Amino acid sequence: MKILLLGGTGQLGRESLLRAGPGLRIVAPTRRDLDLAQPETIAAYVAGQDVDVIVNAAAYTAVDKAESEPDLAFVLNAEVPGRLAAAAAAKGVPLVHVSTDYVFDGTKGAPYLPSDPVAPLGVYGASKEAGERAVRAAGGRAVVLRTAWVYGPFGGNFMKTMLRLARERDVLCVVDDQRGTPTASADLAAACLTIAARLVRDPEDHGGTFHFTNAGETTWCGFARAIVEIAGPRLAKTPEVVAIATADYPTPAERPADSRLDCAATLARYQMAQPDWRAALAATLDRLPEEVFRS
Ligand SMILES: NC(=O)C1=CN([C@@H]2O[C@H](COP(=O)(O)OP(=O)(O)OC[C@H]3O[C@@H](n4cnc5c(N)ncnc54)[C@H](OP(=O)(O)O)[C@@H]3O)[C@@H](O)[C@H]2O)C=CC1
Ligand SMILES: Cc1cn([C@H]2C[C@H](O)[C@@H](COP(=O)(O)OP(=O)(O)O[C@H]3O[C@@H](C)C(=O)[C@@H](O)[C@H]3O)O2)c(=O)[nH]c1=O
Ligand SMILES: [Mg+2]
Repeated sequence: MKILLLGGTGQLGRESLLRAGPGLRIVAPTRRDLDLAQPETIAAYVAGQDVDVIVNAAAYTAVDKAESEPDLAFVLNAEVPGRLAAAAAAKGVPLVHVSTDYVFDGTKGAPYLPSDPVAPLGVYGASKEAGERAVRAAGGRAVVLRTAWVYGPFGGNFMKTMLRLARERDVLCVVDDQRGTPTASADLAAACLTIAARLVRDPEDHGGTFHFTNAGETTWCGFARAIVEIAGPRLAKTPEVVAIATADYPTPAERPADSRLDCAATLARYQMAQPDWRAALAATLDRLPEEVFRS
């Protein structure tokens, strides 16, 4: 299988590239090869690639910054996926496009099904939601895979922020009223590649909208506590993690209070592994170099 991967330098992209090998060739243009902020160049670039499937792991992911940079967020998260999906459809190759729990407003009070109504609270979520619609409108075979709270060894993420703050501070104050499920980039990469392989193998698979996170649920505070607890002996010092309310941690972008995703349909159809989020966190912490814990 040969994949065209957009966003190969990001968290998901770098994990995906680790899985390349004899049976899995991955072409991953960088920003210098293909600047997605110039989306009019996408069609010709994609047309020139001999690949079986496209995976879009590129995005504008700075949730707060998006509030003051909506134009760029919408180019990368809405226009780019639309153009990629059109280019994929023109070639007759399927697309795996990654989206987010932030398309929901978090008021359902139960895990969201893929068919539940979307209602993004901020610019990032709105731009990703527009991207989902653009992918569907292109009419090709595409899976829109929503995930949440992605972290891993590569790039910036909440786990790494907590490990840095643990080195710098004695007390970490973290919101305990936003519920969801952390997702290890390794498990997400495996899920994306499983779906890509299935779309390539089975032309009758017409895709659709699916959810994938690790199993279980917590809050950002619960996630922070687990990071500190599992990293435990490796940390130079153990900070106290104090639960706070969202009202006490003002941010430019509003986030959903409960964005748990129901992944049952995805697991039934694509049969990927869904490790528990704590086990996935422990496995991820084991991969980190010593300097992340002490400095
Ligand atoms: N991070 C998270 O918590 C979550 C992420 N998602 C979604 O998962 C997907 C993967 O996210 P993640 O791996 O965390 O993203 P990252 O922010 O780690 O990576 C984003 C990627 O997009 C690329 N990119 C951004 N702008 C451009 C540009 N102008 N031209 C070319 N490439 C560009 C980046 O390249 P460069 O390195 O050059 O900047 C990078 O490779 C995204 O669709 C995201 O919305 C969904 C839920 C949670
Ligand atoms: C750093 C920090 C954050 N927080 C809060 C802020 C926020 O409500 C919550 C999460 O913080 P972050 O800003 O790191 O996470 P955020 O950027 O909102 O993460 C999101 O990223 C995008 C790309 C997604 O698609 C989402 O699934 C989700 O992963 O924790 C604290 O309470 N204390 C802290 O010290
Ligand atoms: Mg962030």
